[in-house]
Amino acid sequence: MKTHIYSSLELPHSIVAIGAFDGVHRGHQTVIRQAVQRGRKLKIPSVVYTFDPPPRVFFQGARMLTTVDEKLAKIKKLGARHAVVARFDEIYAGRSAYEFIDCLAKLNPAEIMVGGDFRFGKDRLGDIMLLEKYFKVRVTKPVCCSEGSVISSSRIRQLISDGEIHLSNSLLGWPAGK
Ligand SMILES: Cc1cc2nc3c(=O)[nH]c(=O)nc-3n(C[C@H](O)[C@H](O)[C@H](O)COP(=O)(O)O)c2cc1C
Ligand SMILES: Nc1ncnc2c1ncn2[C@@H]1O[C@H](COP(=O)(O)OP(=O)(O)OP(=O)(O)O)[C@@H](O)[C@H]1O
Repeated sequence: MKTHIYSSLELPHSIVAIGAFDGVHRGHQTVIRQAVQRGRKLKIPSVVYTFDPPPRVFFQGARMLTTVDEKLAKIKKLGARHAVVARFDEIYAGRSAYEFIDCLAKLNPAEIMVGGDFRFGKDRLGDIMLLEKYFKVRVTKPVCCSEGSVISSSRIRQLISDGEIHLSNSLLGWPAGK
């Protein structure tokens, strides 16, 4: 099924997964798949809400693992109905947590899927406890690699700069070139 891409979106109901999702690694895939599966079960459109560039790239100059087009192609493969790509710039980053909640409310989310460390809004002041005051939030358990440490885009960036390509690809969890 086609994934529709927007810079902003309003829906009568939705299941939303939120995150930078740089690399769309195995942890991200779990968060997004849960949204897609819940959406299919409840017959509600799934929405992946993401940012371009990833905030960590914008603020810290981190190496970007996937271009926005590569990220969207992966999100499409995971079966999301819609993707919202917010352009992450100085003005956007200055929006408060409450402004972001207003923006999410336009999607009328029945459920929101995030990982446990999700933060949002200016100076990262919004957290899951705040989000839960407004929406039903499902927190995905941390997805770990076989040695037991949590998979993250930062860890994959470090592995790539250390030349550990085999391990970084295994944490990304996509066949090479896909
Ligand atoms: C409206 C908005 C404003 C943000 N402002 C900041 C900020 O001032 N500083 C910062 O480090 N991150 C900021 N972020 C990025 C978040 O910390 C976080 O990276 C983003 O919500 C994606 O979550 P994730 O990193 O768990 O994928 C902002 C995010 C949003 C949605
Ligand atoms: N290993 C993981 N297991 C479960 N959820 C995860 C995992 N990694 C990230 N998430 C969740 O996926 C969403 C996107 O996360 P984000 O893009 O910040 O990933 P990250 O790998 O932690 O990135 P970075 O290392 O750059 O901070 C967030 O809701 C986050 O909490």
